[in-house]
Amino acid sequence: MKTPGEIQYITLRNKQMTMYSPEQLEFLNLASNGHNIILTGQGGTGKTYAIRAIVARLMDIKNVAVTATTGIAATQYTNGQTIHSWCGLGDGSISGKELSNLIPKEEKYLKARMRIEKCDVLVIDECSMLSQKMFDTIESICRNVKKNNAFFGGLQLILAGDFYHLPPVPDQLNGETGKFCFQSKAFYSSVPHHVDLKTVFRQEDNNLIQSINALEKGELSDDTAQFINTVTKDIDHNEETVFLFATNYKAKLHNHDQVMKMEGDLKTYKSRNEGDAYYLNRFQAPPILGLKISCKVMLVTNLSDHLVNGLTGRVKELTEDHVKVHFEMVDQIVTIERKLFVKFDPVSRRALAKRVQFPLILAFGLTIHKSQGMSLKSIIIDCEDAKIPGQIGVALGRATSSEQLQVKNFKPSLVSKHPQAIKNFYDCSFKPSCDDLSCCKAEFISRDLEVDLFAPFDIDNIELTEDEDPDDITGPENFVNEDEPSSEELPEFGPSPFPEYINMNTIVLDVHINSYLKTTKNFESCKDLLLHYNASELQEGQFFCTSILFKLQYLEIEHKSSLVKFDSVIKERTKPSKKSDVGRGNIRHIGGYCVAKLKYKYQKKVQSALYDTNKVSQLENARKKVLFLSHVTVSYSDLTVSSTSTDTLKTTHRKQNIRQSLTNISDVTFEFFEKLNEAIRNSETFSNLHKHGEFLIENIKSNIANDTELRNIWITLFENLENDADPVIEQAILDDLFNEICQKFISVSASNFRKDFITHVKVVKSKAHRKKVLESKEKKSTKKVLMSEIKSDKSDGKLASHLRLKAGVLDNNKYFIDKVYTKKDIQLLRSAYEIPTLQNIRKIK
Ligand SMILES: Nc1ncnc2c1ncn2[C@@H]1O[C@H](COP(=O)(O)OP(=O)(O)OP(=O)(O)O)[C@@H](O)[C@H]1O
Repeated sequence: MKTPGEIQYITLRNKQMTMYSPEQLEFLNLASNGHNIILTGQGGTGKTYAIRAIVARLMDIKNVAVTATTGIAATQYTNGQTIHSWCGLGDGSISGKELSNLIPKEEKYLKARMRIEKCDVLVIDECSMLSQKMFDTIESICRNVKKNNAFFGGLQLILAGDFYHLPPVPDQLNGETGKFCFQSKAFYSSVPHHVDLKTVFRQEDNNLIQSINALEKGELSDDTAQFINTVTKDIDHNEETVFLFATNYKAKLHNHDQVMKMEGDLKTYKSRNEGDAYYLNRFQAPPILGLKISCKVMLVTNLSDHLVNGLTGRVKELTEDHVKVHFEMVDQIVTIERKLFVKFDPVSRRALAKRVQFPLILAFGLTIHKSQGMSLKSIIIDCEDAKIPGQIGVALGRATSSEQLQVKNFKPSLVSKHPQAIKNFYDCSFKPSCDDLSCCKAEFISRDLEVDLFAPFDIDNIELTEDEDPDDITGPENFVNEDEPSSEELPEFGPSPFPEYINMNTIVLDVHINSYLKTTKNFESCKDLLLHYNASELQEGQFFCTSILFKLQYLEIEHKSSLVKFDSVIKERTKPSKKSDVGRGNIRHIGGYCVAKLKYKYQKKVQSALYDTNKVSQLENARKKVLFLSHVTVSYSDLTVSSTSTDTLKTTHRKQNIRQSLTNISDVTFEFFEKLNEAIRNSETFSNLHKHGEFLIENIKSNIANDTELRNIWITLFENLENDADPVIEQAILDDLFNEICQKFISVSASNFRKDFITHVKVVKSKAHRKKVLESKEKKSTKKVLMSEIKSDKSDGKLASHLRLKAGVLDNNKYFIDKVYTKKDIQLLRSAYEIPTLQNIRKIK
């Protein structure tokens, strides 16, 4: 196996060489001379080791704060804490911009203020997860507290991490775009020096080291693929073995199965919840926690500087009010009580969701995100769904040797490249160091740098974004009708089902959604809508939830469209004669969207049924459905190689976010959706609408449900799926999924059909109206001037005022056709306006 040129793989421990690698020494020299510096290097190159060394060296002469972006990374240092708590960033209820003004002044931030004031050196480890916004926030807080106009208020900044590791998490609510810290305008002025460590210490096996390096960078050589092959066989797992997964969903399932297998009584703890389900789903603390004595658990919040998020331990005692856990790393038995978790909206400063639960999760299996920074003696890595660039490399980098390492479900297509920005960072030339430290003392000048500082997100919530709701990504647009883009999925066509099943009084919520909802205009329109549905009056100060408001508005549109009578003038909906790639791409995208949406729904069902003894069969059923739906999805990179209609992938690719393949389906599944679309399209006609009226969509749904040919095509998609389901149960599951997927697809299609129809009706109506207006205008203009009036008009300006009439007379025919003037009248007018007759013209010629 070749060794890449830029890395010197020296196994120092074996050869008993010097204590530090040359790059570690370079770093130590620069840092001890007071320079601001960023230390990078692949996992195991000794970044943490070097940081510990510099902290030990500087501590006697300076005040050093050691922080990290995650709790578990912070535990690697004596007195380490998260950067989040070090600078008082709190619970996210206040935006970063405000905090940078509040922390220097307000009493409640006294501790954070004192920490910053006395700090000379700030160390931030795992800086790949430090976002640009977070970096700017901390910079401005330090500058404001220290009342020093140098970047970071003049303190020495030491960053450590590897940008080929996991990136910052985007968080829409906090305006967090997920950009890296080096993308901040203040970065290169604040951190002018860079040292990249090349010597790997954690592992001694060169093949493993090279594979980690390549996979972290998103590269896959033959050697790496060969190495992965050698670690696919089963290892003997023991108590120490940790299972790593790419998604929360898989980690949770594994943990559930493991604890259920353990001996002893299961104790379940239900959480108390309040607020928006979307945010409740995003809490780390689970809705139901199932524990047994001796099971492995992990803390999901910081309880103190030592008891931090990510710390693992074993359960020692379970009572109604507390759980006792032995945390091996700090060798402490801790009594843990329930804790309140809150998700704030930093703009309105209101709590969006609250959960009371023990701050623990099971830890037989972890997500790769949670494992970042760990050294593990025995690991089994499940690569399924590991689509984030570098993710498999990070997982592999946890292994200390290849003996106790097993890699499952690895596919070359999972190895993907990092964004170009990272390469640019590593290619960038940093400043040379100056003895007088002038290189590190840049002054903060431009106010432009202080852009939009939002509240930071809790980086320990990082995994949440992996199990995304397909609605978080771009939803279905421009479906079926290739000419008319549409953006929203409307409720089912037909009469409003709304008043029957929802008590209107319950939907008038005292919720601030956005400022528009508070306007008088909106208030009045809501009132009208309520009156339309005979619901109670809206009280002053109450506001509609956006979704309800929009639903009512859609229903209103439907109501209006249902009043439009079908008319022979309305032509049939146009059908594209030959399907374009864009049109087919749309069908593929919507098909994939429906699959992803359903998969997400059942993943949530699985998670809510875990540890609930009353929901055992529901859990099994939902698990199977997720498995079946996963079978028809394929990653984008796989499809680009294997698909026979690659042009149809473009639409999905364009509409997805960076986490590709969430909504990509196999070619055979796409064929099924094309057939389904064809069947729907044949029935979704304006004449059928005339025939079935509001029951059209219901009619289509029942026709499709009875379409055995289509159902059989769906079932054949799963022929080669290995699963342990009983054939009868399997048939029932596939039937259920067929019905649900078709219903979803029809709903999306119907919304476009409705829009087509409404647009068409509008066009027809406006054309008819326009015609009428034109006709009446013409009649008015021609009949306005009577012959008798012209004759009696003796004024001088007669010709000027009759210009239009003169023009009309010149265009002779029109006046005969409309019979406004007789032949005699025209002759008279011609002579009055001195227009020669045709005969005269010929004579003159
Ligand atoms: N100069 C050194 N001499 C001996 N051992 C070292 C040296 N540097 C690092 N190590 C050892 O190598 C292992 C990995 O080091 P460390 O955890 O600091 O790497 P890292 O770059 O921080 O890894 P990660 O990115 O995965 O967090 C540790 O066991 C550490 O003690």
